[in-house]
Amino acid sequence: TLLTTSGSSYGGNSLEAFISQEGDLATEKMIDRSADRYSVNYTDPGKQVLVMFGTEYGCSEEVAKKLFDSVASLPLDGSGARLQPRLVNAQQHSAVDWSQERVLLMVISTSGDGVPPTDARDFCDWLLGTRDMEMSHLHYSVLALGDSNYPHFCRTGRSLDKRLTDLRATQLVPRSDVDQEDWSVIDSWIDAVLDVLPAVAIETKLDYLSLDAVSSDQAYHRTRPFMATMTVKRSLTVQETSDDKETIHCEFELAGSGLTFTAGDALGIYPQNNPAEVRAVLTALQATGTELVAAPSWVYHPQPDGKIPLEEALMKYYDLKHVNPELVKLLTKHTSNRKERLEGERLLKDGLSKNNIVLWSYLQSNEVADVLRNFQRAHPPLHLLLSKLKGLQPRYYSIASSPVLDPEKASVTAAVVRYSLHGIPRTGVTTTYLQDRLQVNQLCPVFISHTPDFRLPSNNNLSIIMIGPGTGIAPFMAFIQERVATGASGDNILYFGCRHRSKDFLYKSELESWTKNRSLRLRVAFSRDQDKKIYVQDLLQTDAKNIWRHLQNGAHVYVCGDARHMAHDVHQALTDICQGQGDMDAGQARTFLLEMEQVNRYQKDVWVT
Ligand SMILES: Cc1cc2nc3c(=O)[nH]c(=O)nc-3n(C[C@H](O)[C@H](O)[C@H](O)COP(=O)(O)O)c2cc1C
Repeated sequence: TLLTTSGSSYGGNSLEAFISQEGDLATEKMIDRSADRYSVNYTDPGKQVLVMFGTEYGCSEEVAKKLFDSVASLPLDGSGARLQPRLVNAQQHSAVDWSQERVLLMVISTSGDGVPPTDARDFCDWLLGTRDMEMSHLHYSVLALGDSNYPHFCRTGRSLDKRLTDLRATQLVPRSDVDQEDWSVIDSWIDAVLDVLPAVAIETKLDYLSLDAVSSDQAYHRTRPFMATMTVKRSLTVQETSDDKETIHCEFELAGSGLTFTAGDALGIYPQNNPAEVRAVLTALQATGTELVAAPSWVYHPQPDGKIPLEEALMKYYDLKHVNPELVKLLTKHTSNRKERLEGERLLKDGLSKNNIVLWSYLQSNEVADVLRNFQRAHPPLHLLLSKLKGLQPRYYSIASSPVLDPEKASVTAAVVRYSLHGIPRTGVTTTYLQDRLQVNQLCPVFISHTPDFRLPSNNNLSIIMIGPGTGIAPFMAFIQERVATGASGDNILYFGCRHRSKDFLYKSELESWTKNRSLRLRVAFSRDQDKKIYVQDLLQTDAKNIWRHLQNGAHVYVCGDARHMAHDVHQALTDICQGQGDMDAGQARTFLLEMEQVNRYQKDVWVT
């Protein structure tokens, strides 16, 4: 077996051997990982392998790049012809001539409420929907990324896998479902693929596809963000104690970007880390920050020329919050201190997978600087250490302004995250970047993330019921603005929730002025202003009769915010309303709401925090 990481093959026999195994071929041998090495056009004949990814947040792309590097460095016996992987975003699928492809390695996530990533929708529609298709010449395997906290776990990868089997393609290795970026599962799948790939009969041929031509897109998007000016920043909350919420409203200028959006879309923002947290990492590394390092493969355009100072790399490109288990393994291997080594061995005793509860609870209660401090006598080569850090991903915020009012302005609503860990004050990355570090009139890399499943009804006569406590209100600010601007005659009904009327009633004056001129029916649950806690779902129950009447008249229902508790409780309240008011049993209520979802009358923009 060729190991991409050692964790996947660790059986528990020799902990020492496991820890001392060299990991990731590509990173450890310092192969060039600059981003443009992935858009290859082959001038020599070779055995071609299509690595395709579909991503919303960038993780599938990172995995696909790792897979690409592993396939590219796979030694083949005999013939001498190497494997030539090509990396294609599912967005560019129409450039692919499927009759010419022999091996497809697909890495794809599931997004929204169980739908494909936006850029991969076309591809999924094409593959799942095209009739009279046949893929019996194709060998394939699917790696499905997802999160089991969502009801439709890995749905996209699962349905593509099934479809490819139905199309008579041959499965190289079984699909793996990855829960929350569990790299031990990812690496096991890559190992399994690499194990079988050399034996697959792939004929050697010359390239037919010019990827440069396909990727010459100059528009701004996730990997080529637009540098937007932050024009406005204001607080939406009153803080009297440190327990009180701190929520801000920020506006970004999109003029000159060519970016367009629709109410319901999100703004992707690339943050920078907190300099104090970067300094903590540098101190733990005994580094000055001026050391020159290669930019990682996932940097967005424009990419730096050559090497960059370590401090800049840590500030812009590495996630200093979430610890990769591989980092613990590397530090254990390189420490010169017995106590640290024993502690590392204790953590790694049951391997790197999520089943190793001792390791995962350690990872969840420590950030990168903490782990480096715990292993201060470990000094692995810097490039190796950086290869074990995760990439800093952009964060997505529902746009809180309508393009009908101003197409060149995108507003966002952000709840600022501050907490303490091991007695040290910490900050949420993007929200404190916006609040503490990015000043008005400064530039910030942004792009639009389209969410076609969260849209106003095209018929302006229909009523809309919006349920969005906390920052879940953001897209509804855009919805209401737009409905008012376009003179929609249907009712706009908003269920908002916060703790206190006097402290965190977000957009109070805007909401109250709409209410005054009868553009909005506002219902607010102040959870902590009275002894008994009241939430949006309680107000829905109180208004059952009215809600049912609107549902009967074709109203659209929107839910935005916390997926785990709020969206679940709201769904239960709606189910109860159907049963209580519509005289349905539980099964009928379920079917009724499912049918509403299917015809896009019940839409959710929810996330797990
Ligand atoms: C808003 C949101 C919605 C999501 N919906 C689902 C879902 O319905 N099913 C699922 O399995 N995972 C879901 N996920 C988890 C992602 O699939 C997971 O984080 C994955 O690693 C992202 O990969 P990507 O960065 O390549 O898009 C969701 C994540 C977010 C942020």
